[in-house]
Amino acid sequence: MIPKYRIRCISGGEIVPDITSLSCPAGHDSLLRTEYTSRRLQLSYHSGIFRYLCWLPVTAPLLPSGGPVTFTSDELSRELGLSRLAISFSGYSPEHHASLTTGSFKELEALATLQRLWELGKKIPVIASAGNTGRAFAGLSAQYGKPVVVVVPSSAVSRLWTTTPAQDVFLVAVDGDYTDAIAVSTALATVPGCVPEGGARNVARRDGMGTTVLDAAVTLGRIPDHYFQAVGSGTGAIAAWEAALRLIGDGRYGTKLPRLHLAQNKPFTPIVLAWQQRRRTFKPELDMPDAPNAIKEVMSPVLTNRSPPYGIGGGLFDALQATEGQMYAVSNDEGKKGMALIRDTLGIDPDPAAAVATAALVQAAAAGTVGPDDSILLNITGGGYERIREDYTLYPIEPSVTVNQHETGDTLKAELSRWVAHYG
Ligand SMILES: Cc1ncc(COP(=O)(O)O)c(C=O)c1O
Repeated sequence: MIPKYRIRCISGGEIVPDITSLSCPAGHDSLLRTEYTSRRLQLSYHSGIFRYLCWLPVTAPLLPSGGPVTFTSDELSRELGLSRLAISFSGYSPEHHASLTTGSFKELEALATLQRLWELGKKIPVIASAGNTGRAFAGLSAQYGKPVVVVVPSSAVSRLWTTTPAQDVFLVAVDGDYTDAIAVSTALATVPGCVPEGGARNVARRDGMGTTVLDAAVTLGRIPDHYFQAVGSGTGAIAAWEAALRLIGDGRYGTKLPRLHLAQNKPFTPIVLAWQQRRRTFKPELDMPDAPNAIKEVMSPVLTNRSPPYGIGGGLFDALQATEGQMYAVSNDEGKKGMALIRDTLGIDPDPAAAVATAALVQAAAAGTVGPDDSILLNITGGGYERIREDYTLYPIEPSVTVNQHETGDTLKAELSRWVAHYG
């Protein structure tokens, strides 16, 4: 039987035989990419992201599942003077048929990732998160009864809750920042039975997030000219580029890549600064001076990744280059105005990251970087939290263990091993 997909190293171009690989066995510093046998996007009868099952690296859907929704808003279009503005929303808003009860587009990646790991041997993923990703995995764990290990900075614990009680989440709180949480998660992923979730290197994560662009293209009948999103790691933006490449290969949605317009939150804007000089590598002293304090000042902490997949082959630099992309630095004041704009025009409380993306669109419209009649997709990557609170009881997740930032040692691993043993 012809396999549904293969994995290819983007930099080297070779097929990677082991589809569970997260990096190139030939040693290229590159992301791997799925290559689907079906060049045509065939819509399935499933709902949510599994409508796009054809271009997801899984054989079966995880149901019921939510997905992104694409819609237009006369009010928002009028406010911005953009006649062909569409919104991709990944969050919760029954009026917009948006049912992601973990509140962000991280649920899209979590759905595809959990299903894939389950199909490939029921390994338990270890996820480092600044909050939203951890909540997405914890929420799905609670919904489907699949175990997950989540590692977050202690300051993010309050962002972890579920709408059904979570029985199968091993939550590690790290007294440090997101980078420290990543270090702890790397150590924990070596515990037998566990695997690193892989971040941007995980093809299921990227293809799950890419459904935002698939849904938009199917709804609008074409690939948009411009794509706006706020980025921390940039994984969602890389996914948008890859989804557009597949749509071009399909042939029915257009032949041009959307231009990526990506935003970060001042004063922490390393990708903006590196891209302005068209540098593939970061210079920490120029791009992230005084990072710990800069990170404390932003309104959207999920946008503060210090080691995003930027220079790696097939990463964000390549995505920006291929799409003639543009980066935007957005202040908290602009972000707050973006938040009010979305709330007033769509009736949704956006995630602060989505407010930052909106502010970038406001900048672009004012500067004439986008034309009034261009086809534009604004990715509102999260929101609807107030409505989730109204419609559901929220269950906070208590840390199974709290560790200091340098803890990667045997005691913690032994504790995790005992927990993993339950799942046999
Ligand atoms: C709501 C929301 N929007 C945007 C982003 C940025 O996504 P990425 O890290 O894929 O660039 C995040 C990251 O956590 C997020 O939670």
